Amino acid sequence: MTPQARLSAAIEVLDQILAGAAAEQALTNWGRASRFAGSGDRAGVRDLVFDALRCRRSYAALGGALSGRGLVLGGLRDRGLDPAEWFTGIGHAPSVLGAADAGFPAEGNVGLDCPDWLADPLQAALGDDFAGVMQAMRRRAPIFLRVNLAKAAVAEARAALADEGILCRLNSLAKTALEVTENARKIQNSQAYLSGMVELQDAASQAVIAALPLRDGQRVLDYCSGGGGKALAMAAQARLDVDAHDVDPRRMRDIPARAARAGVQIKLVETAAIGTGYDVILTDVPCSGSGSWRRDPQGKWALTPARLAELCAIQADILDRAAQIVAPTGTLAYATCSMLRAENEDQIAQFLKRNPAWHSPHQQRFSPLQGADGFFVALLTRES
Ligand SMILES: C[S@@+](CC[C@H](N)C(=O)[O-])C[C@H]1O[C@@H](n2cnc3c(N)ncnc32)[C@H](O)[C@@H]1O
Repeated sequence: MTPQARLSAAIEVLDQILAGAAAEQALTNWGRASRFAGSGDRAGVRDLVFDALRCRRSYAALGGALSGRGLVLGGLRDRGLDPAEWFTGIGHAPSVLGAADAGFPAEGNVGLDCPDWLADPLQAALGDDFAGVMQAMRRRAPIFLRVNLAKAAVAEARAALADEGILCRLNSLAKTALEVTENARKIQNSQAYLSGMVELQDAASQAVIAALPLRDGQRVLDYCSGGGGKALAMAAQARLDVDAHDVDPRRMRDIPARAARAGVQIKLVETAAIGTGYDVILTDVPCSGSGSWRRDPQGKWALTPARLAELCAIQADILDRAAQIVAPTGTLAYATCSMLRAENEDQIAQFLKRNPAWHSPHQQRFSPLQGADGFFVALLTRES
């Protein structure tokens, strides 16, 4: 495909997304219908689509319309390229520009790709970092690996990856974290990955696990385990008895294969079978995902005040339930990939108000300006 034809494909996919399709599904549909597209074309179209979703508001302004065409046009203008050289109408290129394609400057919240209703709460949470963080969220997220210490030391894993052409650098957020600097697309077929030496995991997620007081012999529960990324990281941290639970058990279906690959054991437990007396419970709760908008840019535009309020209520309910099943001397850990105070500090303050016997000895924010996703972790223990 020519670069111009990739732009046309991105326009088509973006139009489907704007009509309500999920980004991954729209890309899959396009891929199935476009057998002529090679892997480089697919990756190129995907990048164009995700770049446009991250910068939806500013690109729509610069391109003159919230449409596939407007977004792709705005993206070219944002990069300082002359769209007339791309929108030529020749071959599979988008049709030539007309009066309707004139754009507007992208300023203020528009230029930061921030929904207006979220600007105040984000400003309150991020202070002087607000503009810098919002600019960072307009760009692609780096790719991080977690070295599985149950299988290899960090230097050994890094060398094995380099032998397969995948170059990485250390990351200060977690001692197990490697940031991939070259050939990220080779990871999932690499021996280092297939043998369980490394897993894909954001560095801030790894830092959250490093903040937990995990010690050999403990019983731990990953209460909102999803696909088990954090349960796997916990299991590699010490000799633990790890249980994984999720309100939707289908989300846990990959855990047995991932655990086998990693050489660790994780027991899946249904809600009715959850025990009590856990030494550590991690509640990696459902949240706005505002710290990971780079990876899931549709989430930024889909979030509403009503959905945020609903998420906060679910988070409070999960905390209250998990608090019932922690051992008296155990630790309840609360984590979100959110940057909003309502889901972080305020949620913990409200828990402590409802449960005066508890206190929070440690709370930590991870900023996207540190390179990885925005994250928050709080530890909760009973007053002794
Ligand atoms: C942020 S995701 C977890 C990600 C996962 N810990 C990881 O590291 O890959 C939140 C998970 O919480 C689950 N969840 C939602 N409501 C829940 C509830 N009331 N109890 C337990 N899990 C819940 C969701 O199904 C979702 O899988």
